[in-house]
Amino acid sequence: MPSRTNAAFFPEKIDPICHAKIDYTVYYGTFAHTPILGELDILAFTAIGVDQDGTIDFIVPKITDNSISNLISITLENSTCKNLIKEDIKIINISDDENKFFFPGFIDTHIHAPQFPNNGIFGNSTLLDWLEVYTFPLESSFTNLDFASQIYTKVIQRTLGYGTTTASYYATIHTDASNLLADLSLKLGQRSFVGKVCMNQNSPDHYIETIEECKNSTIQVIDHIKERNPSGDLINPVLTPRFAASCTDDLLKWLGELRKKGDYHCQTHLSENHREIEWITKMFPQYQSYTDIYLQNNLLSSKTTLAHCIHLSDDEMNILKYTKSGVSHCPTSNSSITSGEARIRWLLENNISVSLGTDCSGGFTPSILEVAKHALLVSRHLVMKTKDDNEKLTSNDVFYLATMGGAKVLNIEDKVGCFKKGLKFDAQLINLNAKDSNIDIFEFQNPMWNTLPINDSKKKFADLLDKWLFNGDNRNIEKVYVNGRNVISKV
Ligand SMILES: O=c1[nH]c(=O)c2nc[nH]c2[nH]1
Ligand SMILES: [Zn+2]
Repeated sequence: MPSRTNAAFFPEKIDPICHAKIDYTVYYGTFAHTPILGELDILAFTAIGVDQDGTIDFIVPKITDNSISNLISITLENSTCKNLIKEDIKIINISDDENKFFFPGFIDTHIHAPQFPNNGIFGNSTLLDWLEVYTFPLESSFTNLDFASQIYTKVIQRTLGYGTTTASYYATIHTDASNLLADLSLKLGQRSFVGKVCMNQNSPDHYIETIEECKNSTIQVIDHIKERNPSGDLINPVLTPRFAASCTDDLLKWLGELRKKGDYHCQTHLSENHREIEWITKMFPQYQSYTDIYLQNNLLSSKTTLAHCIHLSDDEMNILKYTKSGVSHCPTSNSSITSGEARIRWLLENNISVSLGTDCSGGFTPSILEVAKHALLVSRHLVMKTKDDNEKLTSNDVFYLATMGGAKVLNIEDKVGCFKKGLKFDAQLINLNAKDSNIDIFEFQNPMWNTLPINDSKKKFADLLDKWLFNGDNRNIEKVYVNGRNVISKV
């Protein structure tokens, strides 16, 4: 198949869904979110006003009169939009169905977009042979933009369909395909960080770049993303040294200087597999530890995401703590390619921000809901080894990691992660009783909002959220919103 030229893929004018004009919209019904680790907050009988920029303008709970006229009066009383008139207000009322609720969009802080076709294909491999056998051959084919377009479109549509409103993507070493991933994300309306991968050593001949090529291509992708979305309200660049082993010391140093100069986001892998750690520490003997390589090269900051962090020493954990670097926990991947169990409670108790990553295709699922379930299960495997019950993650812990934790790790908690005035409305409308849903809810399990005391209803609803975590999937997602725009609609 001939490879298309850039021009065919990068039309001058992209018309992103997320910049489309929207009405001032009031959503009324039940909202659930976890603004604080381990704490589920249920907002029942609540109206959330979202302005024409997609920003949450007000939140008013406990409204029992849900007539349109009352919701409009409440909106006019509470809105901060000066010239709002009742004719401009759109109401979306989901309260007639007690199995429907809004939840913040999921945040996937670590996903390799080009590896998507390999989801589920990993055999018995572990990290280093997995890279050679499965990963590098596939990633190297992203010189072909038709191929890239097909796969990247699918990745974005699929992850949005699973409720991922923000994704931090690894692309490949290729400039054009990385630019294309950013363009498609903008076009299809997913908030994203797009990283052109840097690798100038320990890589196969067919998939390696020189330091000069890497520098040029890194700058070109950053410039492209900034040009496409100057405000950064949807897509942003992220510096992406693949992992220490794939970058020479001088490349790491250059990337660190660039990061400091431009205050850029950065993402890489850290401490995933014992053989990897041994190899890398031997390769870089001048550093104290694997983590120290990134520290000394200025790659760590509150805008850095480190995937895995499974086998860290206390000293390495302290480096993350003091640099405020965040962790992307990838339990599905860590189980699949047998990397180990990350000590998430230990990281959290040391005030390190932790989030979730699908790490496709080390991980096989594009669903953060499924990864959240795996995070909970892996924490129990850890308990079986350590006998320390404190390591257990609860469902409310993993809901937090899937949303607010992701926002903190990506340093966008002033934009998304929960429902709060001033944040963007990035949300999923969940229907536990959707057609073909895998969740069975019996009559006695309904929250009965209109008949039971509110706290009893909330308890029942919290149980339903657990059922959603363990038995739900994309069939339960009716709509997905990013920046207040409806980007996925299944009904
Ligand atoms: O999970 C991982 N996926 C990768 O693609 C990779 N490359 C280096 N280290 C890695 N770990
Ligand atoms: Zn990874």
